[in-house]
Amino acid sequence: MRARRSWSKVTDDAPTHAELLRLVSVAGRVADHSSLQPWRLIELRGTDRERLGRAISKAEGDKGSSTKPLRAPLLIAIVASYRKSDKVPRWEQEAVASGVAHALSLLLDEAGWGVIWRTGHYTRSKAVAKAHGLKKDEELLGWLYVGGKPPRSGAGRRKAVDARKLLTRMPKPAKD
Ligand SMILES: Cc1cc2nc3c(=O)[nH]c(=O)nc-3n(C[C@H](O)[C@H](O)[C@H](O)COP(=O)(O)O)c2cc1C
Repeated sequence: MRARRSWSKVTDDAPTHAELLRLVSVAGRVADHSSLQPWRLIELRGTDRERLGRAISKAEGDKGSSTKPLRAPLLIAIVASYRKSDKVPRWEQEAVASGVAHALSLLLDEAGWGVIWRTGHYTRSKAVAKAHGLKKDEELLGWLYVGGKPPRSGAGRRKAVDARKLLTRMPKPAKD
């Protein structure tokens, strides 16, 4: 976990569908209030990425096809699939979907793949939702861009985590 980093440039190698299935079955073990499984993933490879490129361009009011999705051989769209629940509000369900994505990116990194979670203004646009076949009560959380880790790539600059600043106690109660 300490060694994990985002890989904005990756090679054309990608995990197989079978390898992904194994990792997704592990990532899906995150804590999940009421076990609603309020998420699903969509695997984009090859020309799927061009279809996404066209949807991104449409969302941005441009003609043609954005080349952004071509930056990795495999994109994994993260979908929050909200379930009906009196007990578990949408924000909790979104937290579960986000947890799955973080867990999967860690598992992929550990398995030797380069990963970066990417989003954009177009992430929740109609054109992009349509391209992914999203249903009512589904929202995208972005994509994990996955590929091979390029050789001789530097360690990357990372901001240290100041745990003393980030882990604190409640404020003292006000005296009345
Ligand atoms: C929800 C989410 C959305 C992100 N969207 C983008 C993005 O659109 N473009 C990008 O370059 N990085 C994106 N990132 C990756 C962050 O930029 C990256 O994690 C951050 O720079 C820290 O770098 P590190 O992961 O190497 O520690 C996103 C990360 C998350 C969790």
